[in-house]
Amino acid sequence: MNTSASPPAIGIAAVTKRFGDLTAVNNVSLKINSGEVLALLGPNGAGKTTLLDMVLGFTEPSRGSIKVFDMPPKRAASEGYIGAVLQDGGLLDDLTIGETIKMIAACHHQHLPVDDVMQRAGVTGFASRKVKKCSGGQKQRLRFALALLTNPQLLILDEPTAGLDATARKDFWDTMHAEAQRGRTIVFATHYLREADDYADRVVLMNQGQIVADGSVDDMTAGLQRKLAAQWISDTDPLQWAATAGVSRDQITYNSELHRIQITTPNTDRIAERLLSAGLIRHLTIVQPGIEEAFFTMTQDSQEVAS
Ligand SMILES: Nc1ncnc2c1ncn2[C@@H]1O[C@H](COP(=O)(O)OP(=O)(O)OP(=O)(O)O)[C@@H](O)[C@H]1O
Repeated sequence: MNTSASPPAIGIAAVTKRFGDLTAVNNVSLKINSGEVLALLGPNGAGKTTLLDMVLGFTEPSRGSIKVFDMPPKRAASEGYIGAVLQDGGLLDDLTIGETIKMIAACHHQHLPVDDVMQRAGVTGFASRKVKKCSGGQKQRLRFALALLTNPQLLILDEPTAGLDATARKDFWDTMHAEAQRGRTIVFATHYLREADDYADRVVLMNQGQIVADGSVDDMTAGLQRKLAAQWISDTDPLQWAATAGVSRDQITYNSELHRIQITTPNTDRIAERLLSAGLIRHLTIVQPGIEEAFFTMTQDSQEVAS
């Protein structure tokens, strides 16, 4: 029994994973504490699934080490410390939801009461429905129920809401939020940046196999400049005006058909005041950059490679 401070839920030390010549995860170190809700973001091919597969013990690092609650991942998984909701985890079509949960429960020495799990995952109302007749959201809830069976301290979710509609996504996250409040550690990979913003305490952004940002959404957006957008209502050329106002060409874009300007600047208030007092614009909005801007700024190199 460990009597010192509890070990991190996940300790990843200098981990590299190669597939032949391709380095999918490149020298990643990351400590995730118990009780954290962490979102793993990154463009396609960034290495998120490869990293999570190693945490789950499905594959081994080429270099470096991973511990889950101070244990090798395979042991932590076999002892019921980890529950996983994977996007395409196989389900048996001809079983009902209830039969599936009972069958998997029978494979574990110890598990939570099946009725309790069904209620927490929100599947009680359609427990007698065959899997093949379930919607995508209902199947994801079933996968979530299976992940909860061993009462795991760590939940790993790889794109758990991919393909679900907005209502099903919200329902899923409401349920997950309740689990986070029970003190479970939750690590999820997602392409829905709003989910990271809404549900994670900490965001880790991967790009080309490496971690390029790690912190809260506020940390990530703090250094980004605000944007001012407005309709240009004057005969003056906006680009000429910009030169006289100290706004450089790469800070301003002008759509001459829609008469819309957009200016990215640290001095939005001062520039807005000048534009308004000179009667040059109307319909002014000032946009605080959010997680989308942080994502695109920090992964720009791979977006350019991809495009
Ligand atoms: N089993 C494998 N064999 C060879 N290459 C692989 C294998 N698994 C992943 N890769 C490659 O490793 C890189 C990282 O893939 P990974 O699936 O981890 O990215 P991801 O961030 O999860 O992407 P996505 O958002 O598209 O799911 C990609 O270039 C991928 O093609």
